[in-house]
Amino acid sequence: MRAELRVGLACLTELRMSSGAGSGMCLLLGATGVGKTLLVKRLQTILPRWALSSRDGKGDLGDPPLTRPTVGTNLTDIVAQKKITIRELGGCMGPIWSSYYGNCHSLLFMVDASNPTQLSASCVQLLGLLSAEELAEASVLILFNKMYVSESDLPCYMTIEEMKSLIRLPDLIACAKQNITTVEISARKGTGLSDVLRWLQDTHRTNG
Ligand SMILES: Nc1nc2c(ncn2[C@@H]2O[C@H](COP(=O)(O)OP(=O)(O)OP(=O)(O)O)[C@@H](O)[C@H]2O)c(=O)[nH]1
Ligand SMILES: [Mg+2]
Repeated sequence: MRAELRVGLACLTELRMSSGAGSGMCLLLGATGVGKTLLVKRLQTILPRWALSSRDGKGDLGDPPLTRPTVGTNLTDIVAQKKITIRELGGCMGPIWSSYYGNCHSLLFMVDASNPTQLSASCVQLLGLLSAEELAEASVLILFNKMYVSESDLPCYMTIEEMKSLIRLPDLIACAKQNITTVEISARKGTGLSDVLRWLQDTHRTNG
């Protein structure tokens, strides 16, 4: 095995071990390009003012920073009363998402609300997650991202109600073992991000 590859694998293993126990672990999953990396960057930006002021985190966020497709995993610590470690797994890692289910207290599952053609694939992914034994105890927040909130975000071709009904979300919520909440956000514009932080804080208050 090449030396660089060995070092890379060793670092990965160390990261996986050090980030599990003792911290609230939150998995952030969703298809490629739905906006997971941008969400994490935005949460980091609004966190200081959200924590200091009225917990609304509003304000102009400016142009979104550039993101690249995540090939692998990104770990980010968010301190909202407790330390919460958000682990984003790239959409292209879908076939091995399940190796990261252990130690997970909460799950953020993101859907691109502006891309109806991806909806059925996202629904299949969500069903797989909800039926995974290791995630049975996790609280789940489904994020409908890229919601059309102003001229500057993308138009959504379906209403949120149509999307929820297409993936039979009410039935999923009724049958799932997990506690499931939904939120509409725009990582680009910043709408709904304070709701995400509030959910993370409440969900990790008692565990992790
Ligand atoms: N209009 C709009 N674009 C967004 C929004 N959120 C993310 N994007 C854009 O969508 C593209 C993909 O975003 P990423 O955050 O890299 O997507 P990802 O889910 O991390 O993708 P993978 O890492 O490949 O799984 C980028 O160009 C983002 O700027 C949003 O709320 N509105
Ligand atoms: Mg990413």
